[in-house]
Amino acid sequence: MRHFDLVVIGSGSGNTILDGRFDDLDVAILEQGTFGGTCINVGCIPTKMYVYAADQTLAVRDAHRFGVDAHVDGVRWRDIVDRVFGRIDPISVGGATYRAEGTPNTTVFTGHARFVGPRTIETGTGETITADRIVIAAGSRPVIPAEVRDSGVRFHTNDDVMRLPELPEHLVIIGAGYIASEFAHVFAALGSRVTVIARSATMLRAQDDDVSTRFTRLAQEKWDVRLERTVAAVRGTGGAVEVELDDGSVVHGDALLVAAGRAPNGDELEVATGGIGLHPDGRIRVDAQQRVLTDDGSVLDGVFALGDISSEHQLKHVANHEARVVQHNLLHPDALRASDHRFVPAAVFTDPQIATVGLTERAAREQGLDITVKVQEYADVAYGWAMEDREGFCKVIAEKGTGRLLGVHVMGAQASSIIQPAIQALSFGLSATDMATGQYWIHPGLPEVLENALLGLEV
Ligand SMILES: Cc1cc2nc3c(=O)[nH]c(=O)nc-3n(C[C@H](O)[C@H](O)[C@H](O)COP(=O)(O)OP(=O)(O)OC[C@H]3O[C@@H](n4cnc5c(N)ncnc54)[C@H](O)[C@@H]3O)c2cc1C
Ligand SMILES: NC(=O)c1ccc[n+]([C@@H]2O[C@H](COP(=O)([O-])OP(=O)(O)OC[C@H]3O[C@@H](n4cnc5c(N)ncnc54)[C@H](O)[C@@H]3O)[C@@H](O)[C@H]2O)c1
Repeated sequence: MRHFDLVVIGSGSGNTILDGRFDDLDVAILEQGTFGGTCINVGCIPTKMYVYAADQTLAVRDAHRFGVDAHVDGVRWRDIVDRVFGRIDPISVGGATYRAEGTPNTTVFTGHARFVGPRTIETGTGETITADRIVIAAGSRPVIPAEVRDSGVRFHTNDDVMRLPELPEHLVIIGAGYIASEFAHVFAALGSRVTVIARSATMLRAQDDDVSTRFTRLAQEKWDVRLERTVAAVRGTGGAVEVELDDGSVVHGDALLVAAGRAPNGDELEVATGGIGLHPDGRIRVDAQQRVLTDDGSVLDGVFALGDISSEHQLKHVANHEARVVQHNLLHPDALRASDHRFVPAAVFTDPQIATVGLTERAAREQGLDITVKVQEYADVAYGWAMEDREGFCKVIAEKGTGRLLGVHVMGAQASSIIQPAIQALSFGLSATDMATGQYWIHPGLPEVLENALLGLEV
């Protein structure tokens, strides 16, 4: 049985760990799918390339409001697909080739890996290997509700919906979270009719209540949003899909997208056989240093996990951060670092964009904090006038008395950029007042919406 110094399972964030400092180790990297993982192949990167195309069509359709007459002559779906994957597919191929041929100390095993014992892995190629140290970075997969899975009806997930041969006439989406909101925007802006089936009373219900309520209202103006509905049955033949809801209504479409959350891959990796502990939701248990824990909470020496397979935050910037921590801890076993999950931001690249960091107002109140809240509309700052904005806002939550910043939520153009100074302020402990008054804010830049929200707090 071949033995390695280090095994990395998963070629997404795990692959980024292996730089020149590991050249003197005998390393194996195990991958069952497309090299490079979710973000580059079927996640963050291609979705945002579609979102950008979608945003362009909306800008053209909106131009008349600024005295510019323009219209969308057509959407070349095939060309959009080719632009995105013409750029992305070679990156994956390049990454795989580099690992197979450019790093002589690394062996790539292509197959479905699974633990067959402590530090012992069947690589899915017929070869079983052992290792001194293991990094588990095997990510997550789409959850497929039983009604869909058992129906036998053809459905799509983020894995393949971006490569549909044609733009669907009517896309039905099950789920109302991140993926549903981003793809609803993409397909609707490019010309599909979109129906969103949401179990809850709002879309994006984990967001601050103001965000989810206002976003849902806007979504209902653009898409057919069925709130508080569950799927009773799914039927379909050929290209037609019929989704029956719990109230007896039936939605007809020609493509079905499932966006009902993602499950960590620890089960399929049979990690329990490797002595690895799991949370009830299937995530691998890790400590602050990303060291894997057994079911009784003791550290499994030399075994680390990171990213979607172990994290509460299924976000690429979190997986990247954890990968850097694991990299450091592999290189410096006597000076371990901890991951910093204090203020994890996130953005939903839908229409309008949404970004969030820190506590929601509801969470702050549930914690019994004495808070002050300010909502600043884009429409009331100079750049918002230029944009004739009617929907954007920035909401800031701080602690009364101390001015401690607790949470910031932005819905509107460039929300993912507007929020960045707030992430910095939270991370470095800057109070809302210091943040507002201790620096210049470029006038009349859009971030003035954040400045004015901060200034408007009654600290
Ligand atoms: C549609 C979509 C859009 C997203 N957009 C964003 C975004 O805009 N911003 C953001 O921050 N996050 C986004 N995310 C989340 C982000 O993609 C993930 O959090 C991140 O990619 C997780 O990285 P990872 O390294 O943990 O897993 P992955 O990148 O998924 O890598 C895991 C790898 O392990 C392999 N693997 C799994 N099981 C096995 C096995 N048994 N044997 C061998 N190999 C195995 C998989 O094939 C995969 O290549 C998005 C996700 C999706 C689905
Ligand atoms: N921009 C980004 O950062 C980005 C984009 C896409 C995905 N992601 C990450 O990927 C994760 C997965 O995305 P997602 O949208 O699948 O998950 P999500 O958790 O955001 O939303 C899941 C949705 O599916 C619904 N749902 C769950 N089970 C269901 C069922 N059985 N039937 C019907 N509806 C059901 C939920 O109510 C919710 O509306 C996100 O949580 C996020 O962490 C991030």
